Amino acid sequence: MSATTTISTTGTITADNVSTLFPDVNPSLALSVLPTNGHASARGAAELDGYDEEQVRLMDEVCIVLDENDRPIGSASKKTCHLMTNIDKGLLHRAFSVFLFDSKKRLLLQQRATEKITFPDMWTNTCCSHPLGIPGETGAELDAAILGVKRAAQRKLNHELGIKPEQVPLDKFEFLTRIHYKAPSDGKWGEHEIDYILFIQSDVDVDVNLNEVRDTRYVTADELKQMFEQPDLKFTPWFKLICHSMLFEWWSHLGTATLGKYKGEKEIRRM
Ligand SMILES: C=C(C)CCOP(=O)(O)OP(=O)(O)O
Ligand SMILES: [Mg+2]
Repeated sequence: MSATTTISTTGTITADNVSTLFPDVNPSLALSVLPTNGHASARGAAELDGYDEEQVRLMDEVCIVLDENDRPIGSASKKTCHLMTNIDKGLLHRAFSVFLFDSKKRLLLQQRATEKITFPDMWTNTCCSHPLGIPGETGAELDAAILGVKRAAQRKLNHELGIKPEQVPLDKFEFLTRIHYKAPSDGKWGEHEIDYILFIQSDVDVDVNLNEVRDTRYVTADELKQMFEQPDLKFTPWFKLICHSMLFEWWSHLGTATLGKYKGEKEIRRM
């Protein structure tokens, strides 16, 4: 099942109680890619038995734990942040979603690799991931946070799709808005994120990392709408949310000054 669920913003998780509620959360932003808080690595953890070795290794990445207003209140491993047992108790982290268009205004889609632990084999936007607890990616105020996710986006476009950073310079990314959503993947794993939406228009050379990405495809808006009609294709819940709300409107303004009215939204959209 991959439907999204309604967000409740109860305001109960704060910097003061986060590590009491979640022993695996470090109440400071550890500037490290090593496992947080002295806890064991994801490697060898029973929950990750049977998954792809490289994807298990990446579960040790350090995500930024947030309160519901997108203020960083700690850090925790990617594994901790994506376990539904923690998500069901309100654990929330920061993420980004890149929509990369070529000069013909076609959107680059990816189909996630079968090896992915969450949402395998689903079609989605160009690239998604998380800014990490590493220097340059952990901004607290909105402007610094936006710069942090742009750096993370450049890093992951290279990791997942082999796109060279020079082809996606930081100043070409446009920040549109943030969406707060929650979605189970398969019962054990899921997402609960504040997701920064980034647009970029650039002609790039793609050289996919097959451990991350199974397939790619450039589509026009009409072609994407046709893909949604195909019953055999599955799409990630966040991509469906964005497509069914703002994507086609934003896309219609791509490359024109009128996109400006959608950029830099301060309010977090709860979806
Ligand atoms: C869902 C969003 C927006 C972020 C998670 O993306 P991924 O599941 O692709 O994260 P990585 O494995 O690439 O870090
Ligand atoms: Mg990804």
